[in-house]
Amino acid sequence: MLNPIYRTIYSLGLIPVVEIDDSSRAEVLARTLIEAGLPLVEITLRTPAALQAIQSIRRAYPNITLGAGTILTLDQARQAASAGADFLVSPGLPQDAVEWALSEGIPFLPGAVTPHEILQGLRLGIEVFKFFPAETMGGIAAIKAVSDPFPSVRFIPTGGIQTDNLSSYLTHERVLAVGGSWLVKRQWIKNGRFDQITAQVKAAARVVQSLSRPALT
Ligand SMILES: O=C(O)C(=O)C[C@H](O)[C@H](O)COP(=O)(O)O
Repeated sequence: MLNPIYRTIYSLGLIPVVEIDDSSRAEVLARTLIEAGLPLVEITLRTPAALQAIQSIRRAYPNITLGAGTILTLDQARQAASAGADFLVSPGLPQDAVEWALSEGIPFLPGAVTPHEILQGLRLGIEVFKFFPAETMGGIAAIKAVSDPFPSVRFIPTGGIQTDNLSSYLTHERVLAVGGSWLVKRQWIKNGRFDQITAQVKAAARVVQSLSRPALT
C-alpha cells in the first residue's frame, strides 16, 4: 500500500527541491508555493539554515507536505523528523536512517539507480525511489530499463529536470513525480524574487496538468 504522502506527491507531480540560506525566508517561500498551487516542498539539509526553515514552515503551515532532503545520516533523519518533516529524502541509501524512519512510519525516499541498490531498498521495505541524477544516468530510458525486473517499484527522478523535459518522465507509469531545484532557485530566495518562483511553478504545473498521466494503482 502506497503511503498517503506519496499519493499527494503523485497528484501534484512536482517536488521543488530547495537550498535555503536564510530561515527567515522560509515562511514566505512556503506561502509562495501554496499560493501558486503547490503545497509541497523539500528543504535540503545542505545549508545550516535548513532545520530552522523546516520548523518555521511546519509552524506556519501545518498542512503543507514537507520533506527534508540530503539526509545522509541517522542523526539528520531524527533531527529533520523532529523539526516537522513528513518525509525524508536522500541521494543514496543510508541503511540505519532508512530503517529508523520506516520503523517510525515516516516515508523515506532513498536514491537508487542500479538493480543492486533497488534490491537493497526493496529488502528494507522501500516502495518508491529517487532516481538521481536522472538526466546524467540516462533519463527515462534508463528508468524503463532498470524497472523491468521490479514490477512494484516507482521512481521520483531528480537531477537535470526542467519544465521542458518533465513530460517524458511524468507520462511513464513507473514515475510518481519529478523533483528539482529549477522550480525554486537558491538565488531567487536570496534576492527575494518570489515572483520568479510563482512564474516557474505555475509554468511547470500547467505542463503537468496538460499531460495524460497513468493512474495510480
Ligand atoms: O540534495 C540531495 O539530496 C540531492 O539528491 C540532490 C537534488 O535532488 C538535486 O540536486 C536536484 O537536482 P537539480 O534539479 O538538477 O538541481
